Amino acid sequence: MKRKNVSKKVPQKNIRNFSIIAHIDHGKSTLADRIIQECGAVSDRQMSSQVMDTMDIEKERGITIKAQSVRLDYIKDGEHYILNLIDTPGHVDFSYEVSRSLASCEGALLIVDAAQGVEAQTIANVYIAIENDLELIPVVNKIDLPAADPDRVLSELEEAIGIDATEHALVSAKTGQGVKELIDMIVEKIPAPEGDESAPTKALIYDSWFDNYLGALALVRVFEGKIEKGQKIKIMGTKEEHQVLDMMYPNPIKPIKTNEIATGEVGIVVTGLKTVEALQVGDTITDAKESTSEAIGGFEPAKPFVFAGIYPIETDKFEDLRDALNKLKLNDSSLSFEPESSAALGSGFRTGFLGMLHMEVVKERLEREFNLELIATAPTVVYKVKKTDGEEIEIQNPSELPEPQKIDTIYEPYVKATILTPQEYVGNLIKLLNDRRGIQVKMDYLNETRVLMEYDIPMNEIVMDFYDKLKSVTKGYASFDYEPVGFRAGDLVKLDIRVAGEVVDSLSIIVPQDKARTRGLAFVNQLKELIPRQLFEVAIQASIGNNIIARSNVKSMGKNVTAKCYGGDITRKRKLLEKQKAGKKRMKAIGKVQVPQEAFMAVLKLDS
Ligand SMILES: Nc1nc2c(ncn2[C@@H]2O[C@H](COP(=O)(O)OP(=O)(O)OP(=O)(O)O)[C@@H](O)[C@H]2O)c(=O)[nH]1
Repeated sequence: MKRKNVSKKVPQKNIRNFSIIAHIDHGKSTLADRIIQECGAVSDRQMSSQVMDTMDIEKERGITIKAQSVRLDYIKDGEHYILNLIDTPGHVDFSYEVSRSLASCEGALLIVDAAQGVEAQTIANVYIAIENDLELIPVVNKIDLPAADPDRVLSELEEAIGIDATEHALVSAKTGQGVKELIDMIVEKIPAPEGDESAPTKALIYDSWFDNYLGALALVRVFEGKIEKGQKIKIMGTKEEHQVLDMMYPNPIKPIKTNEIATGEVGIVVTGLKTVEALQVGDTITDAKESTSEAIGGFEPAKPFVFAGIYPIETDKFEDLRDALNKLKLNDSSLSFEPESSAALGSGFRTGFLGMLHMEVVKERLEREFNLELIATAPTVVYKVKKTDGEEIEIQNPSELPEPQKIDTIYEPYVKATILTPQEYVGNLIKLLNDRRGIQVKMDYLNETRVLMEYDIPMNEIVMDFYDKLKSVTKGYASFDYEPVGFRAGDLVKLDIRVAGEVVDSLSIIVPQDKARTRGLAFVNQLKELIPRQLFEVAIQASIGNNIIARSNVKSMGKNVTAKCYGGDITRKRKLLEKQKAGKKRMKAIGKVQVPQEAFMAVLKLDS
């Protein structure tokens, strides 16, 4: 019944653009599904669980990587409304995309789990929503749970964030309780878009992706004027001009074609371009002839924060790796890569990522979708170096660091970390944060049992297994989020690792001067465990310049591994050889020494 209204135009005053913001697992996808269902955009049969998450990897990991949106029809008191539910990525790596999605809305549902209460990501997202002047509707979800305590959650919202939670919704996305009332509240409370319909086109690209049939697509929110089929548009950041081949409204089942996207609306623009690079998130679309005077603020081209070397295990797969990276780049303008060669690992690519999760996802896709076997070096942040001759350079690979005597100052990126924890773990957390060079900015009790901590901390300390450590010292109860806050000077040195006397360039790391010795020792001890015994003794050393600061040995194996089978059982012998072969798969020969993939990541597991 309700479906027949789909894609019908409504006046601007009947449009509502909103997002859902929540800490991970507080029920964002489940609630989105419920709202979609309540609006009748999908039948129960079509309602596969979580229609909003599309990519396989997302489903497996249960996270939303690419923002999706849906346009829904809703009738209230005989009036036809269009609700555009704008999905936001749920991970800090994608915080810029979150900010652009929120910039496309007038309001947001702030979901908090009724049993768990406010968490770190809730707070971080609310700050972005407030910066974008959004009308927030506090929504306490999972009220069906026996442990639900909505009053406590509402008072935490007022305490932690200082928002007025008097008007709020209590829902269960699982049972559907309260969802209809919530949709009515969206219509009543969230303002309609305001924008001059007769002004020149002004639209924000808040997501873009590549479709094999249609080419590059941009998901846009029109702020002024309209976009029409056939229109010649200009992308203000790149100044490129393109033609609009087609347009669609996003729909959970199948996009719906339209000839125009009007002021206040959200839609998909088809350009036929071969890559998404020209349609960067945050850029503004206007008319090629009659341009708007000012672009929508806040555009920042995607900027990688974390770099790692990615190398094929088989050296002849270098070109395959390049092709695969190029293919991923079609859909991911935040991915950057440049060829690099390492004495130890051969030819590969220095690859830039938005964060650790982005890196894992890219590596997994390269291996899974392109059948490549890869070695990745430990991730590193970007350093800025002021040299003694006054030149300033950026370092994306520790091995590029100039000699110590040529360095005036090294600057490293810091983040503001927000942590929410039950108070019994505060002691453990303070120790962990101090070990990681954190500087306390704030520590507030939200109530008798929970504490909000804010620290400035070098980003380098976070890419090193920080999240796992945080979870382990708080038995999984603390939540954590972060945002970059710029560069600060650090007392840092480059630590080199020598295997059998040779510096292995791809194992070099940058560490704080006063921790170089303990980290060096921990690193060589780890490597000693990871590098299998060879036919000869192998020395593993850590050094700063020519100064050896730690050393360990991998003892020689002396004899062939099959020798212990006493030549008796042939199948057993073969099995052992096969096992050995499989074990070798992920090895890289450094000189005469076989080094496994784990060694290149070992640095991530160093204590202190
Ligand atoms: N009991 C109960 N469980 C719920 C409710 N809403 C969601 N859940 C469950 O909570 C878990 C997390 O829900 P999701 O919708 O995946 O959470 P999310 O916030 O989208 O998570 P991410 O997409 O991973 O950020 C799932 O197991 C849901 O089934 C609810 O109202 N009641």
